Amino acid sequence: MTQDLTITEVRLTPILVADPPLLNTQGVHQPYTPRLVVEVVTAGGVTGVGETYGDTKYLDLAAPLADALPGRRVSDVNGLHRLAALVCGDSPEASGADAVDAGGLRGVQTADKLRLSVVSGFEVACLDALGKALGLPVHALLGGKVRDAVDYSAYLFYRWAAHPGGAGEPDDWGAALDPAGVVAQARRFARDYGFASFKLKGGVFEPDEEIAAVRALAEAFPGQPLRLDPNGAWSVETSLRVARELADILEYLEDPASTTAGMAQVAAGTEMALATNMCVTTFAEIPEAFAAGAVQVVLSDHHYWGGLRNTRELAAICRTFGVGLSMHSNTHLGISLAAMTHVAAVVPNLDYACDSHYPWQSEDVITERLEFKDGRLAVSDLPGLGVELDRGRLARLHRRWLEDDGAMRDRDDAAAMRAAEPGWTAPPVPRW
Ligand SMILES: O=C([O-])C(=O)C[C@H](O)[C@@H](O)C(=O)[O-]
Ligand SMILES: [Mg+2]
Repeated sequence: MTQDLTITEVRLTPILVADPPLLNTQGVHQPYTPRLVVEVVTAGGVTGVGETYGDTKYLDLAAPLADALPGRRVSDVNGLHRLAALVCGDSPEASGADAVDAGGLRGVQTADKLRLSVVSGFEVACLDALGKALGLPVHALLGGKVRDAVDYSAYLFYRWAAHPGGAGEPDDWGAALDPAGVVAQARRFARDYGFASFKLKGGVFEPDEEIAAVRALAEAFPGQPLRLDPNGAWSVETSLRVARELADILEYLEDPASTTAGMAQVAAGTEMALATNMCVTTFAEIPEAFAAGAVQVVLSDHHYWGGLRNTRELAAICRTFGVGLSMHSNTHLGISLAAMTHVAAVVPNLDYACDSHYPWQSEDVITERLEFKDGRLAVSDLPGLGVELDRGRLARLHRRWLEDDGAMRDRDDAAAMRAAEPGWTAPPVPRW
């Protein structure tokens, strides 16, 4: 092996990506959302790419890691985690205990979780470079794929036709603000991408309206898997009522209540499987939640959990405890979708179709967008992730970030909502 795997350069490129006016319980997506593209370059001349959150608090942690990494090898992924713990320090914004992320709806935010999200982008870039250097796909570096294609689910959102004042990039999806609008959106997802399971982002309207939307979906797509996710907006009582009303319809109910204790109370009163990407988003949160029987399905997310290898470890823990595994998504581009697909391909117990926001993203930084066929993505056997960075596209989205006055650089769905409803603040939990 003559390839020199030593990292000689790390490039960080913050970008702003167009995002439609998708509604959630905190507010609405901004016209543009921040992401960070990480590139690691080896002495052997190979470049690996990764992608993660791009808000200021993540950039603040990524910069010292990028400075410290040259001289290490892309194969030293354990060392990457140790290095990050040493050099990243705590983002000032992460130090407030129990702070809740303003846009990501990812539960309690800690310095540890922020650092792991940053490391995930670097880990993926290192694995991409290592795979390219060795001529192996990332899934082979993770032990080899156990499936040739990964199922994804349609991610339905209540939405407006356009951002207030026509901000951002227009699209032709139209508004979806009632059951008919949600079903029309789902039909388009089924027609254009072949998705066979559907998740509705809830917590936007009164629970009865969202129950009606899910019932309309069940009528339109009989027997197909459906999920509802209000991001912890409901009380235990409301959660139990919704679980009763949708008992025979939902595959699982995602984060009906907002804390482990609340989820445990809901779980004790229903047979419905409860899933989470809010109360179990890091290893330290597992023991309490599993002991309390608070969740029956964990939504993995390699950004949250610190990379692809940690996601595999999460899968092993879930398997051990008889807890199901699905996959969460936040706004992301093709680099992350490729990474999600590689890790999903190696986890035997990925029991559900994965979430992905990707169809909502009209822009990308790779040369060829990934294509869902029959609701699935083929697992790439090309070296590394199997995607190529498009430098022109990256430069354009970076220029947008440079020219932004700061309004879009930190995702804040409640602030975005104020463009339509001045005085709006993220509703207290439980909202209903
Ligand atoms: O499953 C989830 O909870 C999410 O995907 C969180 C996201 O932030 C989603 O709610 C969104 O993008 O509005
Ligand atoms: Mg969720």
